[in-house]
This record gives sequence, C-alpha cells and structure tokens, in this order.
Amino acid sequence: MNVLSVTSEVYPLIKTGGLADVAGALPLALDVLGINTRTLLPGYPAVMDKIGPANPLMHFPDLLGEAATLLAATYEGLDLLVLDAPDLYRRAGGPYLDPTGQDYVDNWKRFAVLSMAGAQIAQGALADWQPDLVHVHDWQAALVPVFMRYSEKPEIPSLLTIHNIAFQGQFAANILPELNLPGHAYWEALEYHGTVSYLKGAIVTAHAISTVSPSYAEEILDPAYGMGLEGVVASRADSLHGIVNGIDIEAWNPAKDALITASYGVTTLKKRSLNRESLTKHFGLDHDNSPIFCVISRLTWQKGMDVLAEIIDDLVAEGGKLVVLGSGEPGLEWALKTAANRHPGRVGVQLGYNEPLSHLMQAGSDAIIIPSRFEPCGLTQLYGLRYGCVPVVARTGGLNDTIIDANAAALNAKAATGIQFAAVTAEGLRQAVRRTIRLFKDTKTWNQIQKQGMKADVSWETSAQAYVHLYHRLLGKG
Ligand SMILES: Nc1ncnc2c1ncn2[C@@H]1O[C@H](COP(=O)(O)OP(=O)(O)O[C@H]2O[C@H](CO)[C@@H](O)[C@H](O)[C@H]2O)[C@@H](O)[C@H]1O
Repeated sequence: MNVLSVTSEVYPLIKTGGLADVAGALPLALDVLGINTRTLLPGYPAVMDKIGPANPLMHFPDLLGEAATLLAATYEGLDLLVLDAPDLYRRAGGPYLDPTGQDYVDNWKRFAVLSMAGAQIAQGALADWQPDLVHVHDWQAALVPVFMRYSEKPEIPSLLTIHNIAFQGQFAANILPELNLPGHAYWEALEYHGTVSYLKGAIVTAHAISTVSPSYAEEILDPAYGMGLEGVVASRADSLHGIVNGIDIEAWNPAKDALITASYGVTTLKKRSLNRESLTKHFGLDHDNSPIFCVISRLTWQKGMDVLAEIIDDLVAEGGKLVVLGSGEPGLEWALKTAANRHPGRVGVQLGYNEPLSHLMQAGSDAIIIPSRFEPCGLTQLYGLRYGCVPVVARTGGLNDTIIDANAAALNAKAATGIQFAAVTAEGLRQAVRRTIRLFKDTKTWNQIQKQGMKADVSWETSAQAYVHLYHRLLGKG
C-alpha cells in the first residue's frame, strides 16, 4: 500500500514539537508492515541543508499563484517529497514564526500551498507514483481533503490525525477567494464563526479522523477539551479513532544512547548515577541524594507550566531539586528563571531547545513532571518510562492512557509505572510531588516502579498495526 503523509514537521529534519517525532517515526514502523510512505513537507532552510542536492520530480507552475518544485530525497530511512517554494519557506526564523517570534502573516498561504500540492499528488500528479491513501497531520495539512473534495478529479481516502485540537489554523474569511475553492466550500466545510478554519475543513471532509490517544478522542467531544470544535467532532464520531503514539525505541534507547554519559538497562540501573552526576554538574546542582525532578517542555499554559512555577518553592522545601529545559511564553520563562535564581544548587533552568540535553535529562533525573491541563498523547512520559525517569503526570489524555499510577493496588501487583494526579492546581501538583518524594525514599519500591516502566511497551509496533488496520478499512479492505 502506498501512503502519502503530509506534515509541516518531520524529525530529524525539522522539529518544534511532538508532531515531528510522530511524523518521523511512524513511516519507519509502517514500512515493516509493508506500507510504503512518502512524506511531503515544506523545503525550509534546515530541510534543504540536510537533504543536500535532490532530484526535481516535477514543477508546479501555479499552486494558489505560487510556483514550486517538488524534490525527491531520502533521509535516514524516510522517503521524502520536499516542496521547494523559496518565497514561502526559505526564510530566517522557524517553520511558523519569524525571528521576532511572530506568526508569519502569510501562514494561511504557506500551508494552503503545501496542502494543494498534497491534494494534487494524491489525485495523480506524479507520473510514476500513486498513493492509495493520504494521511494528513494537523491544521497545516488539513486543506488536503478539502481541496480533494472540491476538485473535479476523484478523491482518494484520507485520514486526518489531530495532534492538538488547540491549534486550528483559523484565518480571516477574506482569504477565501485566494484558496480557489467554490463558495459553497465555505459553508459546507470551512466556516467557523465567520472565519476560515482549516482544521474544521478536514474534520468535515476527511474520510476518517484520529487523535493520538483513546482518552483524547473521548475528551475532544467535550466542550472542556474540544476548543470550540466539539460539535463538529461529534458529527464525525462514527469516524473518530484514538491511537496512542509510540516512540522511536532506537533513537531513545538508554542501552545505546550516544547522547548520555553512561548507557544502562533494566538490569544495570545503578549506572544511571553517572548520568545523574553529569546532569548535576551541567545545572550546577548540589551533590546530594535528594530526588531530581525534570521538565522538558514547551513553556505554555497547556503544559501547566504556571502551576509548576507556583510550587517550585514547595518542591525545594520538601527536599527536591528541579531542572527545566524549555522555551515558550516570556512570562513563564521569566518565572522559571527567577525561581532558579532564588534556589541556587536546587533549581536549574535552561531556556531554548536542546535535543542532546533532553536525553541526558531523561537519563539522569529521577522523575519527570508533566502537569498538562490537556495532553493529546505526550511523548516525554514515554521517554521517561524507557529511561527509568519516573513520570509524574496529570490524569488527562494520553498521560492517562500510558502511565499506571502507583496506588496501593498497582504497587501490590508490581504494575505501577508512575504517579498520576487529577487536579492541575498548585495543591494537586504539590501533593503529587510530596507523594513522589515519599516513594523515592523507599528505594526498593522506587526501583520497582522504574523497572516496570522500562519494561512497558512504548514502541510503535502495536500502534502502527492499528494505523494499518484503519488504512485497510478506509480502502474498503478491512
Ligand atoms: N526545549 C526542548 N528541548 C529539546 N526537546 C524538547 C524541548 N521541548 C520539548 N521537547 C521535545 O519535543 C517533544 C514534545 O512532545 P510532546 O508530545 O510533549 O508535545 P507537543 O505538545 O509538542 O505535541 C503534540 O503532538 C504530540 C504528537 O502527537 C502529542 O504527543 C502531544 O500530546 C501534542 O500536544 C518531545 O520530543 C520533547 O522531548
């Protein structure tokens, strides 16, 4: 089966968050199951640099008024279709934000063009490769099924995966004439309170919709999580699926990780202490046996980082240490930095994005705190499980589906893999930290939790099979 995946990020070429990890790892897992995936993504500078000279496959003279060249390349096992439109994608700054941190004003066009290229490839633009199905990720690729629906050519089956319904690709309705769609497309698919919503368009037109965990698939039917789209999602409830993310267990393997100081496994857990030492030095922490908590995250409200900032003094008073790696909202960056200044030796904060450091933090910290208000799946708790860095998580979305709370029954059954807490409030997190420190002091129990986590299946194997099953259903073969 040939699948066209359309996405705005793919690890290891370009990553701002978890979408890239999934878009990068899923094709490799599907390959083993006989699915041939080609991934269409924009030719950002980082992507062009990494792929080097590439074969032009075809020229698009007019994608919503823009010319583009489609390049074929392979990179670390990924079969790529890179859309090279220099005016749109070759810019200083990130995939979505300019160097000053503002959204590019033409993001509507940059990702409509990506989607238009995706739709044309899906509908036969390439002479020697025809996808059977198109799998689009998030709002940036969400116009693919919309363009297919309103084109004269027959559409092919499509799957929309929602990684985060908070990001919807919502734009002023005056872009509508530029999208080259018939007027009725607005009323039928795209209209959202007088604006254009790309994500809504895909929820209405894709043949199936998936989210990245079963719990989140339930949650987005609820106004508390649906971010205004719960009604539209409900209208497609029959076609809604929840498939939990896996992780790349080769890139995230403590037994073979070149980015950490000492490799280790479930039977050589003691060697973690060498990573703990490196981490302690890196962040200038006190050398003692008190637990090190870490946070690796976008610093946003979604991730509960304001709640974290609120309890740092208590975490320190309880005897814990904390290291934070992240970037995001300036107010939260400031709050965390000032907490680090208040607690030298106890709290270390590094702002910015640093993939190698994120590995060392998982390998050297005792626990990872994830106090998200909502979390479609979450990946850092899965890395934590694999690295024996015990996840302390809010009971929501994928965090709910992947972590077994260390309650008495789970501890007795030796099934616990982490700590869950319900209310994302200062008091909720404070209690969870207290409970974690208590468990940490009981070394035998703590090691049991670590080992149980390290044995958990966080690979893509089961979930890739679930996607294959869904693909087959969409093709009418399942
Ligand atoms: N400063 C930093 N330096 C280095 N690495 C950093 C970093 N900040 C974050 N990361 C990394 O970025 C990724 C973040 O993944 P998440 O799943 O936590 O969230 P995100 O909200 O981006 O993704 C959305 O999509 C994913 C994929 O479906 C869902 O799991 C998730 O719930 C949803 O919100 C992880 O690989 C993490 O290690």
